[in-house]
Amino acid sequence: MKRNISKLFNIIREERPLIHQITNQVTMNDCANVTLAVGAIPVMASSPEEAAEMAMLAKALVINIGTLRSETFEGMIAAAKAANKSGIPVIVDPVGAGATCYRTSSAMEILKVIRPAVIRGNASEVNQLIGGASTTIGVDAGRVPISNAEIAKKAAETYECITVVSGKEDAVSDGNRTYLIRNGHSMLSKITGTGCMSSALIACFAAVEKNILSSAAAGISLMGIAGEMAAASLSKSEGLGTFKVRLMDFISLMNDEMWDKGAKISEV
Ligand SMILES: Nc1ncnc2c1ncn2[C@@H]1O[C@H](COP(=O)(O)OP(=O)(O)OP(=O)(O)O)[C@@H](O)[C@H]1O
Ligand SMILES: Cc1ncsc1CCO
Ligand SMILES: [Mg+2]
Repeated sequence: MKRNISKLFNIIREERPLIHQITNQVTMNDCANVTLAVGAIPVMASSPEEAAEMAMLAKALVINIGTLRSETFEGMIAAAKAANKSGIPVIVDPVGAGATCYRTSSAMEILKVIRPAVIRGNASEVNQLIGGASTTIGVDAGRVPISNAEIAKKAAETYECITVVSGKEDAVSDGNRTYLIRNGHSMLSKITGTGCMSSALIACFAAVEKNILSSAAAGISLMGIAGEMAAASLSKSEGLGTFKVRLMDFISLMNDEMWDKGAKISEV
């Protein structure tokens, strides 16, 4: 797994894949910048008039329901159907699933009518998708009685796709194999959108690597390792603002060697 991933940093920067993202208004700019930082090219296009056409130009598609509206939902379905037809991987981020009926039912509807390559969410969002209780607090993870690894495995089986459950420890599963990634820093949960950005990073790797289990592990571990490095770089007078800038710095500076040294991945 590790050898498979470290080579991908150069490949993204050589191939510069286009990543189509239909995402939320809170973190859209950060998702675009993180895509550029890892070496890919972002485009945000949510209108039903152009979403399918744009998806077919891209090498991966992100669908993120963070600030969903009905028109955007239409664009998402059109884009994802086009992507499915053309073999373009679709990464679904079910932001806030479990908080409101609209979010839960929209996420379920998306997963019913399209085939995702990856689902990436926090524990209570993904737990909701496999029939667990509604414990999501707005867009933040609420308490869940089972481990991230169990949630990821069950969701991967249910939806027949790779699933990433993020949190203190991230779990990545294809239903058969489940990996735990013990990277990250608590500051990552104190700035908004590190989950959304992780989903964008996963799309960048999925655009160049057909082994989606590796792509998903690559994207989520990159966020964790960059978060650790950003936190370690802070002086006493620097806080969350500087952390966010440094996070972007370390994502853009990350290479195969740094990743190899930092990644803490083990099979469950
Ligand atoms: N307590 C923690 N310790 C270490 N890393 C963490 C912790 N909580 C979250 N992370 C990391 O933060 C990143 C985002 O995960 P999180 O589960 O918070 O996503 P999310 O809830 O979808 O975020 P958002 O909705 O704000 O985008 C991941 O890289 C994860 O590993
Ligand atoms: C805070 C927030 N609200 C809707 S989307 C979003 C960004 C993190 O998911
Ligand atoms: Mg989220």
